[in-house]
Amino acid sequence: MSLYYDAATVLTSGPQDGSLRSRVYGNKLNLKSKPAHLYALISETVKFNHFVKEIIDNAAFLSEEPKLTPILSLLLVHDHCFAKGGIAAPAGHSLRQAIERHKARLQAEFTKARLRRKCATLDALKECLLRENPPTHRSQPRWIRINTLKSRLADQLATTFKGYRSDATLGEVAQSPATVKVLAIDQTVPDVLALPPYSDFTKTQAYKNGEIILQDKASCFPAYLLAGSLEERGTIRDCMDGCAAPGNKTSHLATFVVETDHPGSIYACERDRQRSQVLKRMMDKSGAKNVTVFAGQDFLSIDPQDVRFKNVTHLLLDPSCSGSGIIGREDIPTLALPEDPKGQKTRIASTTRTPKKRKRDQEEPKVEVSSAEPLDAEETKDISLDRTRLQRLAALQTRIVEHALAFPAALRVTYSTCSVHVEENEGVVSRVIDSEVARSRGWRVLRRDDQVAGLRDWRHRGINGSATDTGEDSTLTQEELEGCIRCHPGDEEGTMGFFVCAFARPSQREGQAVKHSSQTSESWEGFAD
Ligand SMILES: C[S@@+](CC[C@H](N)C(=O)[O-])C[C@H]1O[C@@H](n2cnc3c(N)ncnc32)[C@H](O)[C@@H]1O
Repeated sequence: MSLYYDAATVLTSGPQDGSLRSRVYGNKLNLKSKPAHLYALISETVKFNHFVKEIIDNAAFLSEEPKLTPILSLLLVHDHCFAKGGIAAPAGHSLRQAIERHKARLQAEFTKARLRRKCATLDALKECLLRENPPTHRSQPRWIRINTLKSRLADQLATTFKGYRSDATLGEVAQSPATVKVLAIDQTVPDVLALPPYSDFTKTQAYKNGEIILQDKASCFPAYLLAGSLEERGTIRDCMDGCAAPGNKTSHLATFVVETDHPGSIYACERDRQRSQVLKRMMDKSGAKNVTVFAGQDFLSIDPQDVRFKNVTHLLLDPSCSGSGIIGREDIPTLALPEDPKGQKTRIASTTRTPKKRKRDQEEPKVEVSSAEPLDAEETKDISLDRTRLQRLAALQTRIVEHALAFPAALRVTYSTCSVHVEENEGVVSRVIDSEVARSRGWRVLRRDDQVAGLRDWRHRGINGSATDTGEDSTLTQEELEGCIRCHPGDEEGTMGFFVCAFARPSQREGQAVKHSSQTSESWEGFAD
């Protein structure tokens, strides 16, 4: 029965094994369980950690069960008390029996603990426990984008979110337990909702059908910025997403493209073959029909002069980055463990045990999970980051954006990262703007005043190297910095750390007009192409 052993391995492996997500979804720990089940078990146990510990301590049965470590007991008792189907193991499994032998004691302690909190129902108890022990980081709302390829905001408010109060403030939503039905309609990007942290919509029909997409608000900025206002969308012909998997931004972009008079194609490149499969599935699920996926395709190997791409006017670049803006759910939780009569440590934060080989004495049973983090992570946090790696990333990011600027018909390009480092953000923009291709083709940072409403009003803009403790520098003008958009992780906006900047150049027609009017002042140098 690997699920509980695997969860214990994830929680006790050392810092060299990375973030929670990379431990669960990576292959390093030789885990056998389905990642989504594992992730759900761990995050749910973390939520009710103190309560479960209280029950185990009061039931005082660990000394009678040699197979149970404190951490295994937490995971198992959590599922025994809270999971729909109880412990996810066959009835005869030794771990399940080790808990169920003490069923009566556990039940009695559970009821006492619930009554101490004056909670009549399980839902009321959960709500109370989240209030008692709010997550240690600032609560981030659960952001949801309504996929307008398949549904409408009004329809979702009337179905999936029926009974939700929709006039809540973001602060109220962020402080609410998952059981409270409140939401906030986002004012920056259309069709985006904020729901209480830890809300789980993965079992709703709307999620399963692709009508709603779990996507951080910040991650919705690039496609919206690229598409621009309704009138500007008239200039969109074909689009290219250079670094597309899992495809959240691609499908978001598709929602704007289909609304144009003559919807063009979206070409979606993904270098990684496995992630390309996720991208394809995501395109199917979201109903993004006008997307052509180039699986296993390195964007840098695509020839901008290829006749297939002669009408590509808009490009979205969201390349791999350090992921330093990812917060909250990525952190390795520090669990309070039950008192251990067999002498184990009481906290696991500093434990660095190498996973032992263990007997897997049962087949993995079908698991009913109570919540699941989606498999479609846009990026994972790289905790082994050093300056050299940052420079390598920045060099690659710069090459990718410069490559995009060379597409003959390109008019607008966005570059985004979920990094907080100036080096990967304003630093890249600064190098791009100084590049030969940008200069020769008249590319500029899209001015704040020219940005789509909502993003124009977003108050966090680009920063100078001097504003950071790393002293990383960029040589952008004040106007260019104003054109850059930042999201700060953990602030009151409730987003992850994020950066996006759009580059624009006048269309050939506008260019000619500018050329004509500027010739009199002798300042226009014209386009190179
Ligand atoms: C941050 S993720 C993209 C997330 C995606 N935009 C979304 O919103 O779902 C970066 C992706 O770009 C891919 N990638 C990185 N460099 C690439 C390249 N040169 N060509 C194509 N894909 C690349 C990575 O494999 C990874 O899947």
